[in-house]
Amino acid sequence: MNPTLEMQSKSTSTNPFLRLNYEPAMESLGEDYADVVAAAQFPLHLLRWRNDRVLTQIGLDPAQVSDDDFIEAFGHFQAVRPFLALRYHGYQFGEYNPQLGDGRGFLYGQVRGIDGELYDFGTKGSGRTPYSRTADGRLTLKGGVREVLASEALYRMGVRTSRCLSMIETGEDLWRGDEPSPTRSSVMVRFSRSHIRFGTFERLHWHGRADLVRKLLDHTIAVYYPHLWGKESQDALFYAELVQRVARLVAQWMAAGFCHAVLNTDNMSITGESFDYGPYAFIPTYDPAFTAAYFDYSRRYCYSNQPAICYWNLEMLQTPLKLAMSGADLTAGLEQFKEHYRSAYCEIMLHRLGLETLSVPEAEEIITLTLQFLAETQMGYNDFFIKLRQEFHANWREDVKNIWSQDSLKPKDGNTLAEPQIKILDNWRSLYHQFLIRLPIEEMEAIAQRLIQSNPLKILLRPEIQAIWEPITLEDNWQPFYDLIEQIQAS
Ligand SMILES: Nc1ncnc2c1ncn2[C@@H]1O[C@H](COP(=O)(O)OP(=O)(O)OP(=O)(O)O)[C@@H](O)[C@H]1O
Ligand SMILES: [Mg+2]
Repeated sequence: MNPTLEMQSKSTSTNPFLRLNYEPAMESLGEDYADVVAAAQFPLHLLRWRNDRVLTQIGLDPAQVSDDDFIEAFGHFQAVRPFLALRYHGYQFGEYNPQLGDGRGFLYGQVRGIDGELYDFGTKGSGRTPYSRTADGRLTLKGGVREVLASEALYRMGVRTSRCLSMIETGEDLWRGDEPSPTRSSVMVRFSRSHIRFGTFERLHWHGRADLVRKLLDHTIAVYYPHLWGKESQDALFYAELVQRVARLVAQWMAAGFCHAVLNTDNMSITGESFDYGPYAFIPTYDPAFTAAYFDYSRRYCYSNQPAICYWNLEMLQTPLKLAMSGADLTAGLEQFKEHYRSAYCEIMLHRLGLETLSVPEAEEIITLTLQFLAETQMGYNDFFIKLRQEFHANWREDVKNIWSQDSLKPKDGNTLAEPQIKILDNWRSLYHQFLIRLPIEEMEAIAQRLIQSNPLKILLRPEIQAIWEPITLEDNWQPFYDLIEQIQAS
């Protein structure tokens, strides 16, 4: 790949971002997967968010990185490597779309984390590319704010997710159908375990390039599944592990009460990581039909459809992979999805209930009762787990009557519980008590700790986002935004 951009010489810069050891992993694949692009020039650069926690993950000391360093690298886009707009297609709402690709972003560079994994710095809102079609290549400020918040909230909840490294306001007026316009602009840098999407493979199948599928598959396994590299059945093992990772990811969303909203195959990472937070929402109450995107008329991506959609996406991925590997291995890999999902979901939900080491049927019994109660009462989905965290006491083990104080659990309307709801709760209580008495008293502290770990006190519901967005739009006051992130991370 012949970079035409002028690069900053690493040795002359004092900017830590320009001195990182960028690995040309994607570049090394050659010219068939990406286009070299230039970044837009913006009229303004205001650093609105820097993620110091991500800095430490790549071995940088936040104290040694100035705001100007962020702006130089991720606002003015001082280059170290060529910027690559990655090519991809994808199934969007079930329809194949061959007109996709990074239309408002590019791969800035790839760096090794201190954990030994390779991470992407991928931009969003950095200008037009050959894949922008008629759109402006930009990201709204609200879009940037929402993605920062989603990724921090999911990260705190233990979801395998990308994070935002930086978000810079860029001073342009944007026009959008779903925001009062003109609306403010931003550019974001995402820190993720690869931007290779299911749709990256789908595009190669569309062009009939079995050779390029093979090459990308080798790359994916060597870089992102290195423990499988060189094994005789590495392709089969790779797909089986991807299925397992995706099943676990969707179980994490479901347990967290997260509705991604746009599970197109171009938004599915080949590393089984969650990313691209557009019209997402956390469910306010337990409602299987909850749909986050207003334009999702058929409710294709509603909360409870997410496991089936992830399965379908994995199935669609078989088409390009079949150009390089055995169809029987793909079928066998996907067959494990349901079982992986079931056990991951049980494990994570049990943790949210403070428990561990129950058999899957036992776990399902208490989880079913929990969901029944939440469906019947429509109390806040995450509020239930927060209340459990706050109320759990070692004396619950002594007597079933100690479990839940009198009116700690209220239905959505604030009234006291109705007869059928009390009945479900009583069943829940006695089952929970049965589990507790099986455990030694010392285990009660471990339960309390699990409840703290799995049930953060701050949940990112839509009113929370609205509440920080108003001060930003009305008086350019960013303090509530920073406070909210602080609360998310600390709770
Ligand atoms: N404002 C825009 N300008 C140019 N292209 C856009 C714009 N918004 C979306 N696109 C393109 O439309 C397609 C679908 O967009 P989608 O919102 O899923 O991705 P994205 O949010 O831009 O990027 P990512 O998936 O990395 O988060 C992508 O090809 C994307 O690049
Ligand atoms: Mg996307």
